[in-house]
Amino acid sequence: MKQLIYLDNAATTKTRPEVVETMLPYFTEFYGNPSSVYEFSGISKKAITGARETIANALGAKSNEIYFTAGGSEADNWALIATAEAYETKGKHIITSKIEHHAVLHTCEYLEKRGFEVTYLDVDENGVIKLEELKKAIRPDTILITIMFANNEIGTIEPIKEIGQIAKERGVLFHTDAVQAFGHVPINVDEYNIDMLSASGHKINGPKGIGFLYIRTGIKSRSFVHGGGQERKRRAGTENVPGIVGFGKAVELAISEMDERIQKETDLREYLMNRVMDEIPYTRINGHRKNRLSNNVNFAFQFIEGESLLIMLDMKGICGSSGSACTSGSLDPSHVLLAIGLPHEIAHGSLRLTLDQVNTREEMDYVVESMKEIVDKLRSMSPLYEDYMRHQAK
Ligand SMILES: Cc1ncc(COP(=O)(O)O)c(C=O)c1O
Ligand code: FES
Repeated sequence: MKQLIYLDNAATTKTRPEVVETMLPYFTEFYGNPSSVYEFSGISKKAITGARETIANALGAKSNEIYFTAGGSEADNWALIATAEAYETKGKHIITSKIEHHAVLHTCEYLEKRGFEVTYLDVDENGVIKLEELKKAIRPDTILITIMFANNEIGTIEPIKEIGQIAKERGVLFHTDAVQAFGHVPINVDEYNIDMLSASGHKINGPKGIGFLYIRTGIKSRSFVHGGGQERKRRAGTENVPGIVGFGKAVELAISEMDERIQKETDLREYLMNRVMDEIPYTRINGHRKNRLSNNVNFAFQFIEGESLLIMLDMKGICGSSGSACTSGSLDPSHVLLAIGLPHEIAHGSLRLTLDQVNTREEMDYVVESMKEIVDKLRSMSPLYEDYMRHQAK
């Protein structure tokens, strides 16, 4: 295969060899069903307990507050639907933001069809929700605030501590989709007053198809997947033992390396951003300039199409994204970029590059040189650019 510079770590990450190694015996040797009674299956059960503890510790939570799911989407669906059902006698109003992942937005739409009312908060030009608007939106029948920890497209980190404080003062439950943030930034559920939190293994160099929902003790929730008594009767289904073990290992690594990784990624990110902003004209940065995930870069190049840019980058072995994984391939501009106020044509010219600590400066240099060449080429073919230049020359 040609060279590969993988800069789409918000879509998914490489499973680390240490993680795979930890998982392997749970396929080949210790394959017992954790619910069985014999000693052999106890090995699987013990492995799950260990991973649960590692994850709980990473959040400052208790082990019995972590419920494994088949990923971030399931955790989001569960948090919203089960809370809505469990608290509908109190009220039928939910607050979220316009820039959530579709796992939250589409679940909100589903609940609207079932008689719930949802307020979608605006964000500012950096993608940050406005706390005053949040306060105004809370009503006596509001049962849940669900705001993502960090945005998957533009990397902006939301004021989670403040949101948690507001939710607590007003007696409303607070769920956060931390799929992009967990393992990347420090999170403590008590300090931030988080009642429920979703996370996913494959965004932190763990396996795909495994995630969890944290549910604070005392919160009413319903079983989301009905069947056997796994996950303390709240989520039926034989546990994905290798996945859980791998997730636990990925969390252990992410937590122990967090400071170092944030530093490495931030250095690379700033280097890449600065070079691009200095060397490619008519470009802007989407998302908060500083208060963003250490590995997220999102550019808008005027006069060009993000999709064409992606295809040409791919020909040079560079993997990026023009929105979130599932919307690229669609012609609609991203709802996140529209929500931060970008006009359609500029939203279409956006490119997301999400790094990993293993990337290097040399790779960033290659990416910048490739981007310069491609953006030049695409602009030279763009009627919009031609028009603009003609006007400038007048
Ligand atoms: C913010 C956010 N929420 C939820 C998800 C869904 O997670 P999963 O792919 O594990 O279902 C993603 C992944 O794209 C995400 O970025
Ligand atoms: S589900 Fe990911 S963008 Fe639609």
